[in-house]
Amino acid sequence: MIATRPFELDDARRLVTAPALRDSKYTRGVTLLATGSEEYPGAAVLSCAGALAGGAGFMRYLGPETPTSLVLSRLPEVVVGGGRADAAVIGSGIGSARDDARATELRELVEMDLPTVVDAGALELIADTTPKSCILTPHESELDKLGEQLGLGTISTQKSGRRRTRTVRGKQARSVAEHTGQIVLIKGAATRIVTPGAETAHLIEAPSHWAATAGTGDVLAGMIGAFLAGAAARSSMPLTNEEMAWQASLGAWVHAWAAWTAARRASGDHITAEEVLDAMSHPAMAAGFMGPIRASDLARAVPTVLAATLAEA
Ligand SMILES: NC(=O)C1=CN([C@@H]2O[C@H](COP(=O)(O)OP(=O)(O)OC[C@H]3O[C@@H](n4cnc5c(N)ncnc54)[C@H](O)[C@@H]3O)[C@@H](O)[C@H]2O)[C@@H](O)CC1
Ligand SMILES: Nc1ncnc2c1ncn2[C@@H]1O[C@H](COP(=O)(O)OP(=O)(O)O)[C@@H](O)[C@H]1O
Repeated sequence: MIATRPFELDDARRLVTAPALRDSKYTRGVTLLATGSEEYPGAAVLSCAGALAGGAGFMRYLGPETPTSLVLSRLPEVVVGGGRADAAVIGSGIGSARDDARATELRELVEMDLPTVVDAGALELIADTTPKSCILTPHESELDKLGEQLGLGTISTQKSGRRRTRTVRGKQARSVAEHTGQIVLIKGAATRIVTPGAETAHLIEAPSHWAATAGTGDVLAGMIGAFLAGAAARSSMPLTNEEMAWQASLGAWVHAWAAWTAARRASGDHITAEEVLDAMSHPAMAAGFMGPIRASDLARAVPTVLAATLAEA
């Protein structure tokens, strides 16, 4: 079993920042998103919505025609085209990055000293590039595929119990992190963030399971990108692996509570930031009527979670 440390409200309070008097859209961080495709244009909107909800100062979107016009029509705050950035998000809504028209840019981003969230179809670039400053965000099936591509083998969890499966996944994420030298965030009801060289992984146990719906991973990738861009823009030095892992963990924690908040709202209740703070302070008691959510509901609930976190920071 790999050692884990739960990520908690106090950790989030230490990391979440509000804009200050001298801030501008640029000092709050520029996030570049190369996500979505003709096949999955919706994922472009969801990843941009995640970045916006996370408080991105400035967002650039790089992609083909259909997702570009969808992003512009849904989120006019996003600026179209590449350019200077403090962090990037690549791969969400891309089937295969190798076959994508952006393949060269995507490879460059993976190998650049720029904090980059590598999701979905971009994970296949890891085995044949020299990745640098990346946070890999696979779900279980993508972690299996990545392990196989890296020659680390696959694992069969078909006959394993839940706890055993978690242990095996943790070990598998650890071996990918050590092999690649990159941070691995393995998604699920329990999300773990494994940093190469660090003994302890961060653990986020979701307070509800309503996030298990299509597109929520795209929202997560965009939000972590915005958090990374903010942290990088605030720092005079390149972010360390440890600092990047904290931002990834913050993203997973905010995401899990945003799903909870959105599911509570689905009951018809108006949930205030104060009530969200109450639930986050006593997670074991977080209950109430809940109902199904869409990924975009989750993104819309993110600012409330951030406001609740900032309340007593
Ligand atoms: N609205 C959109 O445009 C959406 C686009 N999406 C994009 O669709 C592409 C394909 O995503 P998939 O994740 O379905 O593709 P995969 O090709 O990774 O999934 C293939 C198989 O993996 C297994 N699997 C999928 N999710 C899993 C999970 N969370 N845990 C364990 N096993 C799992 C299932 O058996 C599935 O049939 C990605 O680029 C993704 O970003 C999805 O995010 C859904 C929403
Ligand atoms: N049972 C669950 N309970 C809580 N959260 C879950 C559960 N299943 C999935 N999630 C979360 O939902 C998101 C799903 O992401 P992903 O699998 O990439 O889906 P998609 O590709 O459709 O966006 C992740 O953040 C994951 O942690």
